[in-house]
Amino acid sequence: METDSVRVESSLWIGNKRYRAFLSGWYFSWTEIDERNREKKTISVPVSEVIGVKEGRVEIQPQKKVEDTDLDFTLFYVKRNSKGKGIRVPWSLGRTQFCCPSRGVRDQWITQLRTALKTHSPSRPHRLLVFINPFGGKKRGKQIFHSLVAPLFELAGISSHVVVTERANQARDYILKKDLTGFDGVICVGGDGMFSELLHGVIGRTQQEAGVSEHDPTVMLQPCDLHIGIIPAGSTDCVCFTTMGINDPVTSTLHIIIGDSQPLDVCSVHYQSTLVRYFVSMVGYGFYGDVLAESERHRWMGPLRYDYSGCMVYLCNRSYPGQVQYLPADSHISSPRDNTRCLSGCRVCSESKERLFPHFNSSSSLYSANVSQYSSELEGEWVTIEGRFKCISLTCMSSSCPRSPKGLSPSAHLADGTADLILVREANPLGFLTYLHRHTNTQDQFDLPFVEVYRVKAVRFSLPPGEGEEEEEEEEEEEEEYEGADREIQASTESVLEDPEKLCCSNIAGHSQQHLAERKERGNVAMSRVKRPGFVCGPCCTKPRSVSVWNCDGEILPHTEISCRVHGQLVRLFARGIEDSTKP
Ligand SMILES: CCCCCCCCCCCCC/C=C/[C@@H](O)[C@H](COP(=O)(O)O)NC(=O)CCCCC
Ligand SMILES: Nc1ncnc2c1ncn2[C@@H]1O[C@H](COP(=O)(O)OP(=O)(O)O)[C@@H](O)[C@H]1O
Ligand SMILES: [Ca+2]
Repeated sequence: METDSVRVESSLWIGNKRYRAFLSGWYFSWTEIDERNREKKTISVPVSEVIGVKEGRVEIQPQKKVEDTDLDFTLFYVKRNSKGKGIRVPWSLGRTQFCCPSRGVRDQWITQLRTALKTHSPSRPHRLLVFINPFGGKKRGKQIFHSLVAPLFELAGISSHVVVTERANQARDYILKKDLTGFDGVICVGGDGMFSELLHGVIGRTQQEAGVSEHDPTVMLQPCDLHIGIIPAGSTDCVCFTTMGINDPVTSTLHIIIGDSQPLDVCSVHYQSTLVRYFVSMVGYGFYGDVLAESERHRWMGPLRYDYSGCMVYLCNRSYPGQVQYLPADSHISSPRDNTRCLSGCRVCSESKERLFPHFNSSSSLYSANVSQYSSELEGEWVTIEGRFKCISLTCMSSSCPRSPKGLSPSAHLADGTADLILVREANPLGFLTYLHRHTNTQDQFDLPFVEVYRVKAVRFSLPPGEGEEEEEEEEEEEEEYEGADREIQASTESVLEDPEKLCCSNIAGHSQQHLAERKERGNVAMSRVKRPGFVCGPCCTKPRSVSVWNCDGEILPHTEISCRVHGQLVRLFARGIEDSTKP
């Protein structure tokens, strides 16, 4: 075996074929040598994509040694499958068993490969906190984790502390309150709702520790160091699909193991001077709000509830009046109609860092919070648009999912500090169907006369006078008036909780057991709002409605007149964006 500081080389055998193996710089390669000493095919694996090196001939599931000698070692690495459809192919675990000419050579290979792994892959996680939602999607979260994810973590030497959630918001509260010392990241096994819990936990905790107020929409939030990983086991799994290009638990696990790091824009939603929620994917009013409200009544259908509710809401053919104001982003940098796609290593996103963090001190890796407490990103002139809309959506990223592989805004960027505002004005049902259908094919959904799209940094929404939430301001005065109604609703809530079959729009429409329980927990004021005129309920209801609800990454917001602001690159995921498999 030859070794110097930059190169390790020796002959190795795979089965009965001889190979020349090299470890040089960032790559480990092996080239087949035929009987006449001619070089044949070479396989090359980046050291950063090596998952583990084990003594002997090791199988992965169950991880056991098969008959071997002390001349063998097994290399596990990321393997790109060629059978995938579309732009992204899934990753799987590659495994090659090598036989060495002597035990000494075998030990040297193992040592050199493990050292290279430490040197070239310093940001790998060692200890992870994992939250499993046992009820997400098709309720396969626990099985997915134990059969597909845990064996790979074990192989890579990652230890994990697993929490199977027993209630909504348990994961968020855990991250906000418990000691997280020693954890290199938090992982959710579930859908977009579960991801959102981790997002709120991680952002909230980071701001608490930095002493930053989350409620002030003008403040520069502290970027979060704790990485989030997503193992898809939900219904839409939009965040996973948009940041990976595929919903595949093994692919996600391998990205986590190798410590990939993808910055992500986050939008904060405020009502007056209070933070309501954060989102990364979509806040949608009108169609998307109505679909979510309707779908909550059909949770028992699993992921199919969205298809069913989508049809029902489409048939209702509603549109809503409102005023939208937005702060445009710099149109010289990018545009939602420039036909680009944000792929792994995206130039627009990487060039945005300097603009987003002008006070970032790269030598100390610190953000000087004192200097940049208020964001210069909110400078500029607001634009106002009024009208009736079928739907209004704001998305920080393309928001693609298996239902819509290009997403809500195909050219949106993951980490450029902007979001795309999509306004779909009142249209005839066929026109709106065309718009929706174009999400599922290659046609341009923005090339329709009733659709507008803007790249923005902030958005405000208000209702026409008379429909507004001025009623909400009077709420406290009216509270007494509603108390009677609240008692009535509370009684019906309790009966619904006992028997979900009773959940119908004439009771409290559009609210799952979980939402009902949460509302109950929050108190009567919020409950009374449910019965107000204008609240969206199921399509079986015949009352005309002029106010919809906001769907915020799969949660119904408790307010209508909201303002939103993009916080560029606020969190980091164990991901690398969508790999373009059409490139070699
Ligand atoms: C005629 C064909 C119509 C197809 C319409 C396709 C439009 C798809 C756009 C999808 C955007 C998805 C944005 C993400 C939303 C999720 O956060 C949210 C919650 O997901 P989960 O926690 O996994 O349940 N999902 C939705 O709100 C579903 C929207 C479905 C709209 C039809
Ligand atoms: N043990 C639990 N019981 C009830 N709800 C839960 C539990 N764990 C998480 N949740 C909540 O369930 C909601 C949906 O979960 P998610 O994993 O996104 O699945 P789906 O994609 O099917 O909606 C999330 O908003 C989350 O807060
Ligand atoms: Ca963005």
